[in-house]
Amino acid sequence: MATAAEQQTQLVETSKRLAAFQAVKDYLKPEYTRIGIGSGSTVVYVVEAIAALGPAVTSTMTFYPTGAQSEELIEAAGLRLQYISKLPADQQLDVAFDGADEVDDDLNLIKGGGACLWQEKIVAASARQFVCVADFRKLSSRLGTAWKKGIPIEVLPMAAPRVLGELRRLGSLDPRVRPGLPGKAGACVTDNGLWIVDAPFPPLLLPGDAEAAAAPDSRPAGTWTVDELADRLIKIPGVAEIGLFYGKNGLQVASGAQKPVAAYFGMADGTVTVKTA
Ligand SMILES: O=C[C@H](O)[C@H](O)[C@H](O)COP(=O)(O)O
Repeated sequence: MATAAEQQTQLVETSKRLAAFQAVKDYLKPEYTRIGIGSGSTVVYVVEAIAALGPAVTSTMTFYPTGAQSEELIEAAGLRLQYISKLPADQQLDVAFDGADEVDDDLNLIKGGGACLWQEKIVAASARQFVCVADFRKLSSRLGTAWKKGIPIEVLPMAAPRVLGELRRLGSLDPRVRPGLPGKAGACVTDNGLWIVDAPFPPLLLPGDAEAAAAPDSRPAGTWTVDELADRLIKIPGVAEIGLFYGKNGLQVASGAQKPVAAYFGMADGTVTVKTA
């Protein structure tokens, strides 16, 4: 007899798989040749769904990873691997699939809960269409509502103390350098050899929110719209990239938009909810 915790885990995994298979069905066209594959536990099901299409569909496709985990996933599934560094500057991926830690009403994302965000952002911004795949726990109206661990920020280790100070000044509540795996001394090290700082903020406003009409300085400390905060964080010296995927529209164009054109959520009742830009 499964415990309640085991049943919840099973429900979440089933939901991720449902979302992944639906997203692949809707967005992976047989004529596509370049596909981005993101990181995390949900993307495992994306690769499963793609591999299930068989070589008749996938043999003409090349898959671009966002880090060591997705590189292994692509290879283990027998799919053709190529690096984003080999993508000519004047070309784009046809589509990129990736997970998220939280998705708001405007399809802004928090990513990096598994310490992957920089390469993910590059791959997402290299795609004509970026599709987010998640489970019901990630569906939220405002970022920072369900995901309380903070915004993941990839930093140069020598700059970490200064970055933490800047984050406190911006109103982050107890930002911290993420520790490594239990039993491993030291900080969590990313695929890029950098550290992750997790910076909790109050839920991030969207432009239409009443509080957003007031000037940032006149709001309670740490109360920002997604765009305002992202623009501040990325300018802190020592910050390499931030786990906010945001922007003013959902269209993936050569300008490097980061928001998905669609987000798929596997729901607890066995359905899939789709939010589009
Ligand atoms: O750092 C990890 C990535 O941003 C993941 O895509 C994100 O954390 C979601 O991961 P999961 O699908 O495991 O919840």
